[in-house]
Amino acid sequence: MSRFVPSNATFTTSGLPKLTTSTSTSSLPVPKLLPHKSINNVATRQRTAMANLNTNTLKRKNRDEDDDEAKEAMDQPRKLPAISGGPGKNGTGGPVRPVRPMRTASATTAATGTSMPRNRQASGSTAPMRGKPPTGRPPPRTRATSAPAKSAVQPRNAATSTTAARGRAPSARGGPVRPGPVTRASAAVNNQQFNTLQNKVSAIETARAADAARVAAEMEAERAKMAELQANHLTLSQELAEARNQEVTQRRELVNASGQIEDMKRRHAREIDELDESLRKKERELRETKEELRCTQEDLEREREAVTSLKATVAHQSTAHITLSAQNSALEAQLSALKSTLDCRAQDAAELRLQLENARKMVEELEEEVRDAEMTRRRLHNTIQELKGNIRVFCRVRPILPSEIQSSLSRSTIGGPSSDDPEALKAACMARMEYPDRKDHKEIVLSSSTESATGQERKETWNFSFDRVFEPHCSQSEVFEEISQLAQSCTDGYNVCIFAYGQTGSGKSYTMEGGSDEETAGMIPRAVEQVFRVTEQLKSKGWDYKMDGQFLEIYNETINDLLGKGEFDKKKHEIKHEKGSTRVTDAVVAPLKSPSQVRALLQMAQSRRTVAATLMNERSSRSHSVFTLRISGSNDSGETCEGSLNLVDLAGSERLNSSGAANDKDRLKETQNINKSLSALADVIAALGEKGDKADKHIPYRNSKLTYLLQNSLSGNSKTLMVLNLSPLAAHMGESLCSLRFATKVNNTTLGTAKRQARVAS
Ligand SMILES: Nc1ncnc2c1ncn2[C@@H]1O[C@H](COP(=O)(O)OP(=O)(O)OP(=O)(O)O)[C@@H](O)[C@H]1O
Repeated sequence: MSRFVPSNATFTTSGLPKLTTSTSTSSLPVPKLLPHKSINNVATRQRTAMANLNTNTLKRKNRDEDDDEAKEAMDQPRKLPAISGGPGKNGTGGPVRPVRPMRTASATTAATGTSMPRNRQASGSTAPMRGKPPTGRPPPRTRATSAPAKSAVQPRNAATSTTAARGRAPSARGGPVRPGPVTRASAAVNNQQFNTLQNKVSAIETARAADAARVAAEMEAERAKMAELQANHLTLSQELAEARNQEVTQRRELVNASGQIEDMKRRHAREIDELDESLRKKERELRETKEELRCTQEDLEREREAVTSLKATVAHQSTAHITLSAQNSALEAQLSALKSTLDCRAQDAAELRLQLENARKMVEELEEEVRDAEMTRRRLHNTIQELKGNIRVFCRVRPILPSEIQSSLSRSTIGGPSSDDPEALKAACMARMEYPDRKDHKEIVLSSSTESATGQERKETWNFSFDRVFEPHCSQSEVFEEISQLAQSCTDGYNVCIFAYGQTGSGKSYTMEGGSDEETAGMIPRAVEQVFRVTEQLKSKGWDYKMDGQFLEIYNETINDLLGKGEFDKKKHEIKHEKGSTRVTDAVVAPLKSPSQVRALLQMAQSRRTVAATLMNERSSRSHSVFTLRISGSNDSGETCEGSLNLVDLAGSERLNSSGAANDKDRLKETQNINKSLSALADVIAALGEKGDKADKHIPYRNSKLTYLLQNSLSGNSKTLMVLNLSPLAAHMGESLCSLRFATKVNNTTLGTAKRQARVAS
């Protein structure tokens, strides 16, 4: 085989790429990339070709061997070099040199000058020359039956003879051989044999030449096949290399593609994560959207219900609309009728306007008459007051208090009224007071029954008559109704003095100041409101008024300013009478703008009195309070008037022995001062009653701070009202009788004619 394989047949093991492991690579360029299958096919074809080549070679070798064996006896040593020197060194199967005719053994021997080797040696020497494959297989033995083999033995012997004939060959046993006669005969025989052999050799050579020519032709064919196979092999190798290169390229591309696939996988993983996140987000949004959808559906359902209800309403409204349309038509008909009526009425209105104009003129005339009538009313009012007397006395009996019923119950004795009958209990507590004048309410009758020493019941009755008697049930407004005319007099320019007289707890403060609400408001707030109301009304008649307020307290003959800020009983206030008006030094005179402001002032005064009361017990009961409202007005015609309203809450009038103050120095002083001032008041009233028309009659105003302060309001020029407050309790019967007797004395006093303090502009 080595004879047909070119020297570069090592292509299978050289220049293979590293990636190829199963086969060796070729350094030849790979024209195109073949798939593995193609590469395998190429390799398979290559292997098949090589196997065929080996098979042919082996066949041919066997045949050659046969031929060689056949010819071995003749020229075995010469044939082998011719065969072994086949292809050129470049392996491309160069031209086969023609087989040269083999030299004879004798010639060879002669040329070399050596003795002919033995057959075994010759065989041994030719074995490697035949190019046996290195399989270790023993070389083919010479067949004993073949003719050439027999011939081959003969030349060896002949050669031995030749050598001997030349006389140069040493003896086989090593000794020199001398020619003899026998030897010459045998030499002739040998020559003959030699010739015969030479002929045979010639024939053999001729046959051999023919065989060589045939073999050369076969060799040529084989070489052509070999070349073709080599060309195929080369092509296949190139294809294989190309395929491998393609494979390498593909593998690189595959590696790159794998990297790209890995990158894509990572990217896809990231994208999948993002998509998962996005999906979760979308799912969350979907849930929210579903929730919204559910809410929206609920809303929609509600809206549908609303729409249904609205549709029903609309249907109802449509019906109503139809009804209203019908009514509207009817009304339009009525309207047209009314329009015609309106036209008639317009004519009437024009006539009425004319009449109204006439009426307005009449009203103006009547208003003028009213103003004249007002002046007349004032004159008549004053006349009435004069006829009634300028000092008037009202008597007011307060109702029994629940607390007094309770205390009477606790004091009730055996045989007295039962607590189960409150009316009987109340009657038992109350003094017997009767009001016989049911028409004019001017009388009050007190009665009591006592047992005489003889056991007979002695009944006493005391009748009293005043300008007006108010029973316990009478309200504040009823009392004020009687007082209002008097209060109004101050707006007409009179000095008015209203004072409440009575024992402690008889209701003086309640009457003058009253409670905090509208119903229980006393005379002071009501009188102020009345004055404000009247002045407001008189504005339309051209009068403009200015009002000031002052609130004083007289305690132990000391004046305290209830509207001031100074400490009680410390500041010295002096009473000054100047030109018919009274002034107290350092006392606050507050301009009054509204009834509410007056109420606030009264509350402030009350709180100052309460603070002072903590220092001295029962101060409000033991002092006189004087609220003074001064009013000055003027009208468009220049007429002016000045008046004052004094509302006095006197201290308790109880007697010293009944007050229980005899043992208390302070209470004793209080009581003495109270009695002194009340006596001075009685004296002043009495003096005024006695005065009559006597101008020089002395009136003891200075005997007390109270009378001195009220001097201008207790003169004959003023209007005075005393409200006698009585306790309804039977226990206070004695004090009530004393107060009634004092009030009767005052009531019987005639102060003379009140004078109006008015000036007409000159
Ligand atoms: N007409 C009345 N209706 C209802 N309650 C009255 C009436 N008069 C007085 N009272 C109540 O009787 C109690 C005593 O009245 P009030 O304080 O006015 O007597 P007072 O004579 O002013 O006593 P003091 O001299 O101690 O000031 C108070 O609780 C008052 O509310």
